[in-house]
Amino acid sequence: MKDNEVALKDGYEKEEQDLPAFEDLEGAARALMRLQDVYMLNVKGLARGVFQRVTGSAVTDLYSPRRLFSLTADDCFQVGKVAYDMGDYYHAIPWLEEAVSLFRGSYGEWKTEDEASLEDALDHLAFAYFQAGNVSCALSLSREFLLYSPDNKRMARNVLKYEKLLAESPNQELAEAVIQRPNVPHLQTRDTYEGLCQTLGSQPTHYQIPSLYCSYETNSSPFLLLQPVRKEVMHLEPYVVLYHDFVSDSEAQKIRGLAEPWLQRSVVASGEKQLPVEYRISKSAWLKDTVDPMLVTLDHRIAALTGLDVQPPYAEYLQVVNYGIGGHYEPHFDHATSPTSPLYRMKSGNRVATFMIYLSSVEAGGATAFIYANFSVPVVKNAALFWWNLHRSGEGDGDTLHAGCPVLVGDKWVANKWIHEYGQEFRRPCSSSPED
Ligand SMILES: O=C(O)CCC(=O)C(=O)O
Ligand SMILES: [Fe+2]
Repeated sequence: MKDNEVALKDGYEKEEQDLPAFEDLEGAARALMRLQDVYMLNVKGLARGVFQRVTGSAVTDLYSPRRLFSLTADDCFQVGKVAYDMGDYYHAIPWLEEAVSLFRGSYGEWKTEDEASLEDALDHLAFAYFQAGNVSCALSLSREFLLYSPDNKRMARNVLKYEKLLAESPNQELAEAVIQRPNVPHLQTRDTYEGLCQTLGSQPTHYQIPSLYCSYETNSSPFLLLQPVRKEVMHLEPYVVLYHDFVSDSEAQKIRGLAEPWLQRSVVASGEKQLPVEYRISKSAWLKDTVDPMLVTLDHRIAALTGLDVQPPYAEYLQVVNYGIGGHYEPHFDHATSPTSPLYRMKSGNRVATFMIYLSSVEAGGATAFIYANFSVPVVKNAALFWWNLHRSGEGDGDTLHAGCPVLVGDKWVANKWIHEYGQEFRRPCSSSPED
């Protein structure tokens, strides 16, 4: 190779590490399909940057952007292709339909960044329809393909095959393909979860249930006497409260800044290991108190408000989490449900409580949903959400199943302080009653 070629190759290889790889394309495609499913979005709208929930004939605007950002035909093709390659024709069909429709509209124009063409989109869509049992759609798309590439023998054979199939069983002509959403067994919890993500605020209001009230909380702590925290009781069993303005804008910004250089793909406990999984998509970092004195102040504030000991090893370091568009955390428990969980490595028992601070607002989506308790909390910037994960007996409270809904628009940041059982013996006395 000539010197300049070697230099070009070396330069490219250096740059390549920072360029999106296939994993990034696949992740982005999955994120769009997740948003489509959880928020019941119509693909045509989504591709135009419009976020509309479609149920039957009713259309609801979930978010109205000030500027529209549209996906190109090639973008839609790439999303559809990710689904197609997984054998997921449920998602492949609407995305490839959109790709075909956009490619048809701009036929003859050639964009240098396009990898695919109308022919590619027709080819994939025809096969996806065939796989889904809709032979007549497969046939008409294949015929359209042949108009552009009349010499394609494979497609000519497909056309003959589809014609034969339709002649043998003409009922196919009317067959409406009803394909099930893949990879998700139909679960009541999923319906509830998605419903809670879509219709924030559908829970009873404080006016309807008097035991859900707002107050100024000092918890009899001298720290809070002069500056009580506004507390909003969200739910009683499990007990979930929201503390408004728990941090200031500048504190939230500072915590995000401290964590940013250390962010990595989030993992979850799986047996004795920690693994990245599809059901938790975010980046996170652990911040020790020694990183900045402000974190010590924050611990004091959490201790004053909850009355709990949050010094290590009675609580974990602060976990800062960042969700991008489509980022989420599907229904889970914060406490360990298996005795081999890595959580027990701290030798301070299970996670008795969660103290989660919202370090940002989010433009749409991203609520925290409590599935069995059937309510969701919107992202309230600077507020902190607190709940007990364990009963006083030490048993896990199965009603705390909760989730972080996918972010539809914007960037969501939270910080978790997980407080453990040990060290709290005189602060939250135990009880043998399973209800407490
Ligand atoms: O992001 C949320 O709203 C919930 C996060 C959560 O449950 C967790 O990090 O364990
Ligand atoms: Fe959680």
